[in-house]
Amino acid sequence: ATIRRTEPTAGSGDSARRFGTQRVLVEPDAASGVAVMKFKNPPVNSLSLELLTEFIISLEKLENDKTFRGVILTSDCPRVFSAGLDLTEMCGKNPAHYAEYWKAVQELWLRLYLSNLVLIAAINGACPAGGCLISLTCDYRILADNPKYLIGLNETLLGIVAPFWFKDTLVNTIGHRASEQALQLGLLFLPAEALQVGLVDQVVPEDQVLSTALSVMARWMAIPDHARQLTKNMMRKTTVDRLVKQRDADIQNFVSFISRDSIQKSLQMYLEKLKQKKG
Ligand SMILES: CCCCC/C=C\C/C=C\CC/C=C/CC(=O)SCCNC(=O)CCNC(=O)[C@H](O)C(C)(C)COP(=O)(O)OP(=O)(O)OC[C@H]1O[C@@H](n2cnc3c(N)ncnc32)[C@H](O)[C@@H]1OP(=O)(O)O
Repeated sequence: ATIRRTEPTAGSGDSARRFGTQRVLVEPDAASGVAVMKFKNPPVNSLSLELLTEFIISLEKLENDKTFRGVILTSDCPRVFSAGLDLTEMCGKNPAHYAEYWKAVQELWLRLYLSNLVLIAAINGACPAGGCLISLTCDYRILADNPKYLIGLNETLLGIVAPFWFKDTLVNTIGHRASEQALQLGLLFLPAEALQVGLVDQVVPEDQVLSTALSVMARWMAIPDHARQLTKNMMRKTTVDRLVKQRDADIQNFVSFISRDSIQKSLQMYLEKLKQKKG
């Protein structure tokens, strides 16, 4: 994928200096050590290969810059945090493409889940499937209180199966029994339900999502980095190691699963339904 980087804009303070890429806007505030990262892949921030690649690049840049200790993930697209994995990347393509795509999905999850940065998801829109997964890699989740903003791992509704590391990430957040139900039924939770099950940590009025994220961030940033990072590592490393040990096999599983005629048909029908919804 060709990545076009956006240069910092001239401005008086750090917060005026945006950088990032075409699909990932980064608003850094060096004074506080916090950057706000906004997904901008209209209309629904589907996680295309380009968006995944640009996300990884932007995250790496912030990880390598010691100025930054915390990142808030949010959406620049109205009403959608992320529609999850891009269905067009998983439909009608060849096995080499599926393998490349899945490798990028794995890479992003691995980097996010064990990131040394404090990550907070400011979920300002619908958050199904891969969008939910991204939020689950964060240390804290704040969801806007809007009944249209459903969140969850709804893969079974598409006739596909959440991979074991999606499942592990959910289990680590809401526990085994709640995950078992949520995954089998492909549950998409309303904000109040998501709060009750522990899928999100706070539900706030829509216009307060970012300000709440910033104040929560201040609390997390007050903890010494080394102690917090080692603790995060202790809590998450076993989960990450499970995938690291079988990355190639996981790619092969994905490619053979997604290439099945029956799965391709299910995905195509689901895409059609999404398109017809409008008409
Ligand atoms: C036993 C063996 C096991 C082996 C297992 C191995 C591997 C596992 C295999 C597979 C796992 C793969 C995991 C996938 C996880 C995912 O993330 S799949 C994606 C799931 N996403 C969704 O279900 C969300 C679908 N979208 C929506 O519900 C809505 O779009 C929305 C987000 C709620 C927004 O609604 P809104 O009304 O605003 O917008 P529209 O619906 O009108 O959409 C606008 C436009 O965008 C297109 N679109 C929507 N979502 C996607 C998407 N995810 N990918 C691509 N395109 C999308 C939609 O079609 C519209 O297009 P247009 O009509 O051309 O404008």
